[in-house]
Amino acid sequence: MYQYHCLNQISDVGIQEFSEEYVPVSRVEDADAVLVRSASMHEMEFGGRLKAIARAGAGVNNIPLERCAEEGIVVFNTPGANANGVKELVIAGMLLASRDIIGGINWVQENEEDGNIAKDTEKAKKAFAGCELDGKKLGVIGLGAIGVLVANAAVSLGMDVYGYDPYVSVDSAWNLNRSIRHAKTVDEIYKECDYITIHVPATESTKGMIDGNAIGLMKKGVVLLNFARDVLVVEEAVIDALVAGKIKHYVTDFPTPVITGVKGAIVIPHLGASTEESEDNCARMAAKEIRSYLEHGNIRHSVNYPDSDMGFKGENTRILLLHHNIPNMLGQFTRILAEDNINIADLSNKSKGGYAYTMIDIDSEITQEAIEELKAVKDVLKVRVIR
Ligand SMILES: NC(=O)C1=CN([C@@H]2O[C@H](COP(=O)(O)OP(=O)(O)OC[C@H]3O[C@@H](n4cnc5c(N)ncnc54)[C@H](O)[C@@H]3O)[C@@H](O)[C@H]2O)C=CC1
Ligand SMILES: O=C(O)CCC(=O)C(=O)O
Repeated sequence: MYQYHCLNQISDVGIQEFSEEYVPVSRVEDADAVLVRSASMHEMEFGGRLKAIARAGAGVNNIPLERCAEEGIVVFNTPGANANGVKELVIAGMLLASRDIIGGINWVQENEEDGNIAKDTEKAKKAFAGCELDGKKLGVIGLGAIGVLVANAAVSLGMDVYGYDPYVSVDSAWNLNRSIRHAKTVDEIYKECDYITIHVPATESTKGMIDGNAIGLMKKGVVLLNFARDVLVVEEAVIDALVAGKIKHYVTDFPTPVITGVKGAIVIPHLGASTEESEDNCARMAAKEIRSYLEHGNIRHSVNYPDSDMGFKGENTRILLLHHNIPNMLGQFTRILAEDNINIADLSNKSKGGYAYTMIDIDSEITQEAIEELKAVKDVLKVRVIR
């Protein structure tokens, strides 16, 4: 039996991926796996049972990745599974910033009792006129799953699109529309574009990247869109720029006490991935990742351990070791197994940064003493045996 805990509401489509061997539990401490969306896990204690956390979404800044790695907990996310949902809302955000759709709808609601509303509309509407996206320059910072979709959709809308991503993956590069201009520096985006949208993860190096200096380089009347994370933008600098008319609108998916209610800020309550399709895709992918790891030891889409796949666990016993990425770990494992007269049928050893993952298939049983010896090896963080 495997036990899982959901820290947020997770789509039933994902939960249905679990077989009858999986039971929900109400406490994280009792879980083998946790499914989470945006709930913050930084202050949580995990206990010794937890083996995997699956973030049903992309951003993992709500999870203490390093602490999890040190505790031998593999953290997964679901890359790309909600990208289309976010892309569509970014396009909506650009439209809301270009034409005063919100002001216009509010006017209609305020005048709902007006028996002459059809006639009065024709007089009032000039207050809500705007501009079109066609022909405007859009800068996309971060060309991952979401950035690529936004950039390509904007091309279809007739926009002149610039993309900036110094770490762009080969897949993303292949998927980009050929007409998208390659910005070699982020400053080029700031200086050239009428609309700027950011799609980078929140990390120590990206936090506060849109600050007063960056805004200083932007065109007067620029529209800034943030569907990535609030901390990427220095909100006080944005407010100054909104007041000065330097930024026309700041469209953000992240309400904070600082930005909410500010004139010119269009604040959406984190709805980017809140579509049936995105929620189902993320939940399904997260549940599959957990099953594959718990039942077979395979890791796919982890953000703190290397991906590693030895296929379905067959008749053999599978030993899984999560450890620091340092020399002579394999030597110690194979010595312990050899001393127990165990034959290795298959082996994989993968690393990612400071952490490594070794999977060993053996064609006999392993004694509890040998397991304890493997656990006692310095720099081993967790040992699992799947029989
Ligand atoms: N509003 C919402 O509901 C959602 C928000 N997000 C946020 O959007 C972010 C991006 O999501 P995805 O596109 O799915 O992630 P992704 O991992 O596919 O793409 C991120 C891209 O940013 C690039 N990048 C990293 N640092 C950069 C820098 N300094 N300058 C330029 N590019 C840089 C990477 O090379 C990568 O191509 C997530 O980390 C998350 O914070 C994601 C999904 C839903
Ligand atoms: O689960 C959600 O609604 C949040 C999505 C998100 O921000 C992400 O995937 O990074």
